Amino acid sequence: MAFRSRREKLRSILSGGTCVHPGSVYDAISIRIAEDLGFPLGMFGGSVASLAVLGDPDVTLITLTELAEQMRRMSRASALPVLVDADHGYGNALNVRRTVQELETAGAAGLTIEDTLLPAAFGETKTQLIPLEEGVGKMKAALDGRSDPTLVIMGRTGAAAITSIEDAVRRAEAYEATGVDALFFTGIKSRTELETIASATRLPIVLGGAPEELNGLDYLASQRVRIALQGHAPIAAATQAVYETQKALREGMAPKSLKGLASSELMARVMRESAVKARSADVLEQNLGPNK
Ligand SMILES: O=C([O-])CC(=O)C(=O)O
Ligand SMILES: [Mg+2]
Repeated sequence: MAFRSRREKLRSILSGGTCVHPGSVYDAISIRIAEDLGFPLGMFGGSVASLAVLGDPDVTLITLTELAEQMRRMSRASALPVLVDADHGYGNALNVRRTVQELETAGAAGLTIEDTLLPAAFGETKTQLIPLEEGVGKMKAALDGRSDPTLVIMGRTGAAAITSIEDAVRRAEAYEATGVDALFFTGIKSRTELETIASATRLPIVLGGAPEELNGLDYLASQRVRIALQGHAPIAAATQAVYETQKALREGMAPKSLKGLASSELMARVMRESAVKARSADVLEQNLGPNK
């Protein structure tokens, strides 16, 4: 299967003894940069998917088709394994199954399914969770939707910050029992909370945004955290760079005087220019035949 080795790399991170930071990726360029810099893994957050594809905030307006297509573009551009934030699986448990199928064929190495009630319900100002039983059903549907057994499926909960740490533990135990490959937590605020969760479970742990107190890869690794997210600064950096450049041009600066542009070497690397040109010479110039 074409994407197996990517999935096996993600699996080896999960089964290893260390904790890594993934690169935040959202398009063909950002994934190639993350790959070139040596990140072992890319994280494709729902927030950056919404921003890159729609220019939207993270309010679940993006469709599964749009998410999967963006993943497919990244899979084509790079072999870096990518963990996709598949939100709530784009509907009920049946939709979760479909989501897994689409992201699998789009080349994701792994994906998370969370138990947040999405999109936000009418009249609710605070984030709500679906019942634990429905969450369990979604995890089972996700596992059932996978046809490549190496695709990594993670059960995700934000309960620690929405209900309580006890609820997060209860949900984690229930998701673990479904056979998911790892547990993904957001909203963990302290070492005590992480340790409570780590001692109640046995699967590898992935941490979404974490406070200062939870810094330190060695400490995280000692609590079975194998992947720790660092937010999505690259897309904010890219936005600032585009803003500064367009502003300078709009204010009359000559293109030659612009600061902070990628060098031609970096652009060529990001485009994989030498490989594309070599291929182009192979298949186009030879076709011109003896009269060229
Ligand atoms: O998974 C992540 O990267 C954090 C998250 O939920 C998002 O960015 O949408
Ligand atoms: Mg998200």
